Amino acid sequence: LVSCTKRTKTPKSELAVCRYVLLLAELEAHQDAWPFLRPVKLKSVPGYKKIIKKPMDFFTIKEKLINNMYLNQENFVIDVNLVFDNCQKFNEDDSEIGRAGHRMKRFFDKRWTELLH
Ligand SMILES: Cn1cc(C(=O)NCCN)ccc1=O
Repeated sequence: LVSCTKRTKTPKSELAVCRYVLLLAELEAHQDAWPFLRPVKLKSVPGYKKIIKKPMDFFTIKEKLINNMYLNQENFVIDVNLVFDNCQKFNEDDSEIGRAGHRMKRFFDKRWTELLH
């Protein structure tokens, strides 16, 4: 991730990338992460493809991170929040996956704030 050539990005953004890598690892290790680790299988979840316009999951975010696609920190947070917004849209709050989504969002918001200071 940390490129050591002349083309190295400004130190600030390198620190930001390290923050994302750390946070993403924590999200993936969370016990409630299981619904969000991989893209939802559109063929086996009826209605998902129609209802959720922009699917997102932690593995896809990791891919984008590795391919340096998060040029500014907003895009990273936008994709993480997309995971939770999709979850709230498709699942009842009072469901296994719905509850897992709320717990993951609360965890992310807390850690994001802590890591910023
Ligand atoms: C996030 N999300 C995941 C699923 C799912 O079935 N994930 C596979 C778990 N093994 C279904 C709806 C949904 O919103």
